[in-house]
Amino acid sequence: MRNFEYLSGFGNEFASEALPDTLPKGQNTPQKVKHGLYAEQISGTAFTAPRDENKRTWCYRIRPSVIQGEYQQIDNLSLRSAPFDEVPPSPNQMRWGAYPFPQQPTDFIDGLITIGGNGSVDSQVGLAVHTYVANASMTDRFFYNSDGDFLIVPQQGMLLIHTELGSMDVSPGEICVVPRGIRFQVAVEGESRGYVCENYGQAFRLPGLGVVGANGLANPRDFLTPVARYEEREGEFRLTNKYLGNLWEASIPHSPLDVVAWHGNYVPYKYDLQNFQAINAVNFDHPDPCIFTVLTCPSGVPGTANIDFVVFPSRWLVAERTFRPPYFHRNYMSEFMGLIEGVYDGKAEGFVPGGFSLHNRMTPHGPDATTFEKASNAELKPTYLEGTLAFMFESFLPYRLTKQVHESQLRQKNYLDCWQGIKAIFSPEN
Ligand SMILES: O=C(O)Cc1cc(O)ccc1O
Ligand SMILES: [Fe+2]
Repeated sequence: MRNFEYLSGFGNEFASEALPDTLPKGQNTPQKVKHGLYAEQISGTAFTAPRDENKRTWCYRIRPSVIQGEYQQIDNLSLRSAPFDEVPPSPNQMRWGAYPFPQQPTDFIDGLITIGGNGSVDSQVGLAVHTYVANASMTDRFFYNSDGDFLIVPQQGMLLIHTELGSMDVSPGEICVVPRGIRFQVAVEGESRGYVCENYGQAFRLPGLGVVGANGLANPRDFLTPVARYEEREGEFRLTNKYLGNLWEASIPHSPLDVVAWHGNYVPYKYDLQNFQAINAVNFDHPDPCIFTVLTCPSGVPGTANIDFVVFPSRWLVAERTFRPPYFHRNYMSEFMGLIEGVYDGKAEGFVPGGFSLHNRMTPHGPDATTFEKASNAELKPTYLEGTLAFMFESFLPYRLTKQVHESQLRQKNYLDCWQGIKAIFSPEN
């Protein structure tokens, strides 16, 4: 089941065939497609989007997607969407422990718990952040999202993500993106937890590198897109759709993962965060966290992201005469953070793998008292930050929480205490 084949590259025009010579030559819609397949286009942008932005994929499938029952609305369970108006938006610094695994069999979709978000699904701006806790595979159920792309960040347990365009194995330390509209199914191997950033806005892309040059950070060749892989399976299956904030379900008498060949640039992909080439200060001072941007998605305001996906990987710290952990700050951008493994260099304790924190626009935060004390007095020899992987979903819009997560017992009510021991050490004489 593991180690599927992949095509390498970010944003490429790919072509993939599970049966050789299936794709039509020199055209997309021949009168008859080889092997009796049906041609179907999935567009991820307006037809008239500029060429750089334009995304679509041509699928050659056993049945066209229209063969399905009528959608009926189903329970949203713990899934919520923008606008987030269940509780008043809070400027407080907040942090939570990790959600526990469910007692009952729960698949990836039922296991989604929305933490919060911003913007609007209708206007296609902003994002939602979810955590998932799952212990059961989707077998007779398929899902697609009309509202946004899913950026999935596993924290525990490998996910097998079977999409219309092929299958991906995504382990903790890797991430994947399933664009809106692409149908998929998630299989788990036991208790699985992680984070999902649902991007309502424009597609994720690699950040510009400017003076860094042609290479560095996340390199395009390390992004992997699955190859075509189909199943011909009939049965009584469910097709779940997230549509303008609600879940709907239709019966479907066959597996929609029946694409024998496809070509295009509207594709799922995965990326191993180990391949991220961190660039950092090698003389002095702590650079701003944007040096760790893996993927970004623009808001329309120049240089101001709807979402920046940023990782803080294992790395050497070598800066001299420098307070090395994150500085104290109040930011324009709002910061949701999660931890995949280890300890984050800004927080000595309390920020746990699977947990998350939120610091909204202009809310002060930074190193806790223990970290400040330690790092202010540390010997500044080269130090390797080992076994750590934190990340941030940074957004130009502040995050609004869901009621469930705002009121959760997992919220650390004493989070602010981590800074209260910071003493005034001012002395006009020194
Ligand atoms: O820990 C944080 O708050 C994230 C963060 C990290 C950093 O290195 C600098 C600024 C910043 O917001
Ligand atoms: Fe911050």
